This record gives sequence, C-alpha cells and structure tokens, in this order.
Amino acid sequence: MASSDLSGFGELKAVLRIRPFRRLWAVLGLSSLGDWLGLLAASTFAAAQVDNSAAQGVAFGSVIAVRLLPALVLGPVAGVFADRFDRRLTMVVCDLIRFLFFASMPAAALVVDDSTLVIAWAAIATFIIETTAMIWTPAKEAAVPNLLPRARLETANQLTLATTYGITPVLAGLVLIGLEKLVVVVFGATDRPAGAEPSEVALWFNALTFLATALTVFFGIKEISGRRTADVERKPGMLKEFTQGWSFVSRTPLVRGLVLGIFGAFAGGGVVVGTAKFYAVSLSAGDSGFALLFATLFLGLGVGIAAGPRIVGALSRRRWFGLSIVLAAGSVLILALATHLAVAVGGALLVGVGAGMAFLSGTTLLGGEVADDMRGRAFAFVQMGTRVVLMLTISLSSVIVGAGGSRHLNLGFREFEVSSTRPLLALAGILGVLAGVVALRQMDDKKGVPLFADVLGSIRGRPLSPDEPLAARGLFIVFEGGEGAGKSTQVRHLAEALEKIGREVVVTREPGATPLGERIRSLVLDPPEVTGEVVTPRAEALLYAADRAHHVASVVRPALARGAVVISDRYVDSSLAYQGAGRTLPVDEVSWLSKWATGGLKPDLVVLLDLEPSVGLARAGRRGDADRLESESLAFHERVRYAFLDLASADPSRYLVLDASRPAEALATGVLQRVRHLMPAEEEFDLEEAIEEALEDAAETVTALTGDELTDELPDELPDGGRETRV
Ligand SMILES: Nc1ncnc2c1ncn2[C@@H]1O[C@H](COP(=O)(O)OP(=O)(O)OP(=O)(O)O)[C@@H](O)[C@H]1O
Ligand SMILES: Cc1cn([C@H]2C[C@H](O)[C@@H](COP(=O)(O)O)O2)c(=O)[nH]c1=O
Repeated sequence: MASSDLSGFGELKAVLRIRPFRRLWAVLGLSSLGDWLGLLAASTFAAAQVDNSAAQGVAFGSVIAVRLLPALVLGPVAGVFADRFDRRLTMVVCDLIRFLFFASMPAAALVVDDSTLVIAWAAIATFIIETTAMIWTPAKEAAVPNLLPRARLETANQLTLATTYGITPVLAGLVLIGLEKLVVVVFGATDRPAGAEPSEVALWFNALTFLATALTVFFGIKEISGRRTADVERKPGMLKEFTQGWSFVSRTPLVRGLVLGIFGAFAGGGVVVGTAKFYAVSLSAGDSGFALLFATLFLGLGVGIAAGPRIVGALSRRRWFGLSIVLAAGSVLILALATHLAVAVGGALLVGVGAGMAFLSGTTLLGGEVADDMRGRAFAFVQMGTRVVLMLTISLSSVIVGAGGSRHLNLGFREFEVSSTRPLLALAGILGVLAGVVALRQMDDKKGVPLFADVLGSIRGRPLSPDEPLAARGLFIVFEGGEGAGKSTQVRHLAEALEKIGREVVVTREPGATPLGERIRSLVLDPPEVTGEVVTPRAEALLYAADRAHHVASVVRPALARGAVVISDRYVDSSLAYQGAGRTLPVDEVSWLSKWATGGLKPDLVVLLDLEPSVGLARAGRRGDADRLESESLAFHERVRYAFLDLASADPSRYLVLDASRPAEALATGVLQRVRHLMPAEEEFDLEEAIEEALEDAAETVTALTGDELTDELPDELPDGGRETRV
C-alpha cells in the first residue's frame, strides 16, 4: 500500500482520473463544506435569536453540545446501516434528511415568533442532522476502498483528509464572510427582511449543498451500490450484526491495535487542547503563544498528512501507524518538559506531524485491510470512540488543570513554578507512547524484522522483508571462495561422507543449478566474444539474483523442507564479494536484492576456502579457457577475496574459514569436524568414523606431499591474519 513512484501531483492526477472517486470527492467536499458551514451557521443562528451575551453563550454552546450527543447515542449502531443496506441509498437518504432539516431552521424563524422555540427547534434539527451524519460518514468511508485500486487508497485518503480538515473549514469561513457582505449589499446593514440574516442565508445555502450531494450520489455514483451485500434477507438480524461488529473489533488484532492507537492519539490530543490555555500561561506566552502553538499543531497535522507517505517511503503501513502514535505521544512529552516557547513550538509541530501520519495511515489501514462487510461498523466504531474520547479528555483535563493551578517547587539550589499542565501532559505522553507500542505489537506484519533497520531501509526505498518460513529443516551448507579455491572438490567430499551415513544430500550450485539457471549462467559467464556484448554490472547483479531466486524456490527450499542436507557451491556471499566489492556496486543494495530473492534464507554454515587469487586462478586456468569473471584483473579478485574474509569475520559463528592452499583431504577433514557439530547426536557419532577414515587418507596424502605429520589438533589462528581454522 506504499505510494507508487509517481510524483505527488502525478499521484493526485491518477486518483482523480478515476471517475466515481472524482465524483465522490466532489460530494465529500460539498458535504464537508455544508458540515462546517452548518456548525458555524447553526450556532451563530441560535445565538442571534437572543440578545444578552450570557443567553447567547448558552444558545451557542448548546447547539455545539447537541452536535456531539448523537455520537454517544447512535455511534454504536451507525455502522450497521453502512454494512447492512445499500450504501448509495443510505447516503442519499441521509443527505435528503440533512437538506430538509437545515432548511427547516431558517424556515422555523420565518413562521414562529418565539425565539426560545426557534432555538429549541435548531437544537432538535441539529441533533437529527448530526445523527444522519453519523450514518452517512461510515457509509462513505466504507465505500471509498471499493471505488479505487488498493495502491491508490492512501493518496485518495490524503486528498479527502486535506479536503475535510484543510480546505473546507477555511472555505466555510470565507463563504460565511462572503454571505454576510452579500446580505449587506443586497438588503442593507439594518432592517433586513425576515429570513435574510447572514446566518439564515448560510443555512439556506447549506441546505442546498446537501440537496446537490444527494442528487450527485444518486445519479452520478451508481458504482457505490455495486455490492453483493444488498441482499438483506440472507443477513442476520440488526442486533446480531451490531454484536458481530463489536466482537470483530475486540477479536481482530489489526483493528484492536488501530482502535487502541487512534483512541490513544485522540486522548493525547484532547489533553493538549484541554490544557493549552494554561500551558501557554506556564510559558509566559499569553494568548498569542496559545494561538501560535495551535497553528503549529495544525501545520504539523497538514505536513504529516501531505508529506508522510513520501517521508516513510515503503515502510509497512502497520508499522508506520504504530510509530506515528509513538512520535505524536513522545512529542507531548517534549511539551511537558519545554521551558521555552521555541521548544514548545517544535514539540507541537511534531505532535501534529505524528498525529497527521497516524490519521492517514489508520484510515488507509481501516479502508484497505478490513473486509467490506465489516468496514462500515469498524469506521463507525472509530468515529464514535474518537468523539467520546476527545470530549472526555478535553473536559477532564481542563477541569484538572483549572483546579490544580500551579505549585511552587524549591529544590534548594533553584526554585520553580510548576504548572499542573506539565504532569498531566507527561502522563498523557507516557500513556500515548504505551498505546503506540502496544498497537505496534498487536498489528506488526513484519515480526522478527528489526524495526529501525526496516525504517531506515524503507526510507531509502528498500524495506526489509520477513524471512519466509520453512516447514521442516534440513541443513544448508554453502562453500564460498575465489576462483579455483577448491569448492567443487570439497562439496564432493562432504556429500560423499554424509551419504555414507545415510543422509539425503542435495548437491547444487550457483549459478546454473536448474535449466533456467543454466541459461542465466551462460548469459553472465560466456565471454563477450560469444554473447556479442558486455553485461553491465547492475544487469549482472540482477541475473545472479534471478538465478538465486529460482534456485532457492525450486531446489533449496523443497530439499530443506524434506529434511535433506543441501550443499551449495556458492550463494549470497558470492554476489556481495563479486558484484559488491569486485564491481563496486553498493553492497547494501546487492545484499537487499539477495535477501529479497531468497526470502531471507540463510545458510547454517558457510565454508570459506581462502586462497591467494593468483594461486586459485592458476588452478582454474588448468581447466581451459577462462570465463568472463575469471578474466577480470588480479585487483578485482583481490577485492573479492578480502570481501569474503570481511563477511566471515562479521559473523564468525556461521563461518568456517580454511586455508585452501592446504591439501584437499585435510580440508575435507576440517569441514567434517565442523559439520559434525551441526548434526543430531546419533549422526554425529556416525560421522566420527567418516572423519577417522578421512583423517587417515589426509595424513597419508600430506605425508606423501610434504613429509610432515598431520594431526587433528590444529591451531585456531593462522599466522597471516585472524582467520578461524580447524585444519
Ligand atoms: N586443496 C587443493 N590443493 C591443490 N589443488 C586443489 C585443491 N583443491 C582442488 N584443487 C584443484 O584445483 C582445481 C580447481 O578445483 P575446484 O574445481 O574444486 O575449485 P573451485 O573452487 O570449484 O573452482 P571454480 O571457482 O573455478 O569453480 C582442480 O583442478 C582441483 O583438482
Ligand atoms: C553465485 C555468483 C557467482 N559469481 C561468479 C563467481 C564465478 O566467477 C562465477 C561462477 O563460476 P563457478 O565456476 O561456478 O564458481 O560466477 C558472481 O559473480 N556472483 C554470484 O552471485
């Protein structure tokens, strides 16, 4: 679900090219404009019905409170509508209801004289409007993923979030100001006709936006209806669907993690909002400091939503979500500790960035990973929960800090004035970080992949992938080394010894173990005179990786799954040494490529046969014409040799480094001694005999060649460097 390689603008264009989504986006814009206008107009309309300022405050506040109430009453069941009934018709009916009830408010003012009644009606109408919005939103949210390819969902969400929380609130404010001016121009500043007050005109206008959206959805976005779930008869009863929705949320780790994280973030946000005024005072920043912190928080929110996907690149969206919560909550801790406005502004920015990223990734995950028939309920649950959590935390925290005031702290060497906002913010930050960590653990889709290496790799476009599981485990042994080091000879010896004790052994190599691999081998190793062109370094790396991917999937993994011992002449290290060090391609890129090709399969043991390149090339030369890589310069082969040695010293427990200038039989004995420790106890015993025999052969060969006696107790270090050896 990560963004594609299109530019941000290109991605937006690609999403808007999808006709049903484009129309839904226009509907959303209009409906959201209506929502914001409704919020502003209905509350100012109610306030305008009375004269004294206290009553105006009550009227204004009660309309806002009435808007929040339906979340508590209807939130739990709203999702059932979205999942049970045709979503298009649900949206159309909701919009028509909103049209009628918005229009009813100024209409009531026209026909009823009593201002108390008009306010009461405004409150009832607002309640009904908000109730229908609770049903409309999950239906819309659940419909979006069905209109788009999955890969476009994130950009679509960026667009809808920016529209709902960035563009339309500003537009609503501008429309309201514009309408006020228009009313003055058309009807004059005083003695306006009934129903022509700016807030009334705004409500008429607002009603029309909902009529327009109802018509557009009904006639223009028929695709929303195209679900099989319209067959209500075969569905369980509404109550059952309702309980199914709750148990789905509590039983599904992804949704549980999402809900926990989102609620945690909103709780943190609620505490920040609830304490903001007192917090600004504790920084001696006053009202302008308060405004600055708020503006920065929203700026961060915008940055998180707009730039988040570009920043994290290919990072798993589940991991991104958990980390965003940790970032937002951790930054609340910065706010708790900040003693200077500049630090607090930085903290507020990061809180916003984290929250914006969490909002975007959470919405995308809910849309993309929750099955269609449950999606409405999942969205409704989150919609209800966030409102409740936000309301509770804002009010609770403002009450607590209001009552707590500030305390004088004397540390002996210094005295402080500590505002109660600080411990409260610190508590919210700590709880938020915990919520993020728990969410991350619940939802992690890359268990076992180190988090920070994955984040860094993803930012650079190369996320780490979890290792593919193996059903049963055989033993995977790899021989590595330069040209003519004696790998094929040692592979043969080891295979014979293991077969003698009754093990199934699969001898294989890279490149060229399969028919496809044979063709790749000739593509990479045939000299240019034969192929007619020079293979470029990156193409060479990809060809070896392709051979490896096919080899691992079709030969190595199946054999290991059977419990066989697989002995391979070369594997991943050859690519790191030859393409990385030899061709000087970036080693981490070559490594990532191999990891991807092999699904993370690592050998149990790598036997590195270390030899002076000049000696190895001379041995290989005796076989006949040199292939393309053997023909490389001595400096190239020197680089390859030292890359192999570096790899071995970075992970000594997995490597056996042998001095390959020693006789083949002696090397074979050393290999057997090491392999013995990897075998089950009974086979370890059988191998002892094979080693005895091999030792006798080796001793005869060495004595014949050099006149020296061979023992099996050889030093761990060779005089020319820190290399591990058992021979
Ligand atoms: N320990 C050794 N001492 C001397 N010669 C050896 C030794 N091991 C193998 N040889 C000889 O060196 C040559 C190359 O050996 P081998 O084919 O096993 O090496 P390799 O590492 O597989 O080579 P390549 O990388 O070219 O495939 C052969 O002629 C082989 O008999
Ligand atoms: C797997 C692998 C191999 N090579 C090179 C190393 C050798 O020059 C040849 C293979 O020849 P061999 O006789 O079979 O040893 O290919 C490489 O460059 N990168 C790799 O990943």
